[in-house]
Amino acid sequence: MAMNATYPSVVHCRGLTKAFGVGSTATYALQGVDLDVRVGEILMIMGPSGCGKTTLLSVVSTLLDLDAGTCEVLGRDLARMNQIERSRFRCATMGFVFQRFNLLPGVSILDNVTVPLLIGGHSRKDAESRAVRILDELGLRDRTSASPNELSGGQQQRVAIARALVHNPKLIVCDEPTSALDQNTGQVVMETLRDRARQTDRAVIVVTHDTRIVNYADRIVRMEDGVIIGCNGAIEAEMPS
Ligand SMILES: Nc1ncnc2c1ncn2[C@@H]1O[C@H](COP(=O)(O)OP(=O)(O)OP(=O)(O)O)[C@@H](O)[C@H]1O
Repeated sequence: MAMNATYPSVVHCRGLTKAFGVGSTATYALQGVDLDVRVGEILMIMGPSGCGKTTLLSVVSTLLDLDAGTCEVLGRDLARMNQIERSRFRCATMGFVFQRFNLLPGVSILDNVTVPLLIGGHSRKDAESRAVRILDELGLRDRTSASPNELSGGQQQRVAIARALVHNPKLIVCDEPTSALDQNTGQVVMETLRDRARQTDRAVIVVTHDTRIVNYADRIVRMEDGVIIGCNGAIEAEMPS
């Protein structure tokens, strides 16, 4: 695990609740979730379809507002930020990897990967040189001018990972990152994510149904019906009470 972190947990949530809709038709997606994501770890969130995994990920990553409870990310209380501050915070500190790679069609791989840097105010020259470096690291140096539809699914996911990591985010948030990938490509993806999690002040959250990758988890949190029903892993004893 990485040491000398400036905060005890990358994510610290207590009593998170989130409902969609109101009254008799409301869906209570989160019903009092306590969650800590510790510096240096890959935390996996598993559970049946509809139990609230993606909603939890979306609240933690500021894509959805919470209804009640508290959520601190990298020592910042999300409730104390307005929408613009949350959006800036998200762009500066988080990287996202989804099952659907969500690459921009019709533009080159290089241009896809420079997007977070250009949004963050980097010059095009700097953005391109950083993008080339990470594409090289992920074995895609010779595909920089290809467009996404010229790549295999595994290559597209590696581009998505390059885009998620290129601005060196402290929190990497992944929703089913390997379920569309074969076993070997899934392992490459998880090894890349594990390398990042081990860097100073970093952590990775992975929502997954993919049992092929559970050996990459430092801890696995299990959800059911909008609550966390258990956790296993090396630091189980440190789960919130
Ligand atoms: N935007 C929305 N509007 C209404 N209901 C929603 C919305 N998003 C999620 N829900 C509901 O909230 C509950 C939790 O959904 P969520 O997507 O978080 O579950 P999940 O565990 O990620 O499921 P899956 O494994 O199938 O992706 C479900 O009942 C879902 O139908």
